[in-house]
Amino acid sequence: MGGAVSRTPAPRQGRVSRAGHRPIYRAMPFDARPQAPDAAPAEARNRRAVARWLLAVAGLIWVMVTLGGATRLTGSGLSIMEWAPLSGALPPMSDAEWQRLYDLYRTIPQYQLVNAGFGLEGFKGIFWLEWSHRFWGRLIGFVYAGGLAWFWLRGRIPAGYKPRLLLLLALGGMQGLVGWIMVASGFEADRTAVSPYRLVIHLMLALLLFAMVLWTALTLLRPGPAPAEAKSLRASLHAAAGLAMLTILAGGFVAGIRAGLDYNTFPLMDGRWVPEGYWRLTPLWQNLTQNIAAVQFNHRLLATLTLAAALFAAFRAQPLPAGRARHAAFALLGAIVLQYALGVATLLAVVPAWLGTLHQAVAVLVLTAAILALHATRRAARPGAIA
Ligand code: HEM
Repeated sequence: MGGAVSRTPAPRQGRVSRAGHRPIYRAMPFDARPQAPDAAPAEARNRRAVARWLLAVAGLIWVMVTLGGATRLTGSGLSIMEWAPLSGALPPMSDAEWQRLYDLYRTIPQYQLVNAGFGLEGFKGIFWLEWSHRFWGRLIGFVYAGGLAWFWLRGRIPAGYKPRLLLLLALGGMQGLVGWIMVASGFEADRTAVSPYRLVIHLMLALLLFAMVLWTALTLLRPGPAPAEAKSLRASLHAAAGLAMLTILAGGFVAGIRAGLDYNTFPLMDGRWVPEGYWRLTPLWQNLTQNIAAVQFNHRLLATLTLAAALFAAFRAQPLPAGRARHAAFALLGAIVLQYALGVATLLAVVPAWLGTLHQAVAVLVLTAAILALHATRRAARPGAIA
């Protein structure tokens, strides 16, 4: 019966005739054709649409992290001394408003110790980056909350995802607040920069949000566990991804205490493999966060271990058939090699703003590759967990 036209109701999915592979509805009268012959089931369409929206949000977070790096590296972060989530969306509209904000800025130690006398024009120069950073944060909030409401009201959020999407909304709001608490620490007496601990918390929360948004999008697009052949790469990719995340954390402290302005040689630090004074501070744990020599050494060491682990994972992936896990192993190695080279260049050039900003942006690329690797080798979801 090749090519015969069925008289039963039109099929929902475009069935194909055996002769010539043409969909059988071509031969039907127009009215009898299915409305959307190639439409995937609604659930799959919803998963894809929500995933695309989340990927767009992840892209916006990436830009936000990059803007944050540029704001910090140009010393712009303390220029807006007010926390006004709604009214602050508009920049100053009059000379009087500019003067008011400048006068406020002139009361803090950073102005007196670093920027004294740089004038209203100098102030405007540092104002715009901080304003753009905050504006972008509002944009992310708008796109996320607006998208969530849109999908929710249309009943298009896939089953089980509502609590997670609400959690991401709460974390995003918290990130705005943490950002302000961080900025406020820079106004304290004798301070010309923000607290390194608060800076690291702000950076890590941004990256956690990014990772969760990306992971959720990937899970929507590819539910279910990784194929069996990915299993042999799981341990080595997990090690490389875990080390990459530790290196990122350590990098936050390098940035926080400006440890990149010292020991600008590589691979040796002041002519030694392990710098003198590694354990200078007591209690000893303080060396991990406050001792320039130790903080920079730890970042280099972790970066090198990450590179070695990524090389090992790629080596193990090489003989495997092409697949997501294999691609992820090579992508992770590529991102880490690039970031390692950028880190060395940033250090040797004594942290120019553009290179430091690039190093911060590419850290998000490393994280993206790490998340892809973890997702490509994930186990079956626990019973009751969403897939
Ligand atoms: C896996 C490789 C690496 C990762 C994932 C990584 C990640 C990071 C991150 C997240 C930061 C904080 C954000 C920022 O850039 O300000 C940072 C800062 C920094 N990293 Fe790395 N890094 C890596 C390798 C290296 C290497 C090999 C060096 C040099 C030997 C290096 C030198 C620096 C310096 C100097 C800073 C401070 C930059 C600043 O003050 O803005 N990094 N890194």
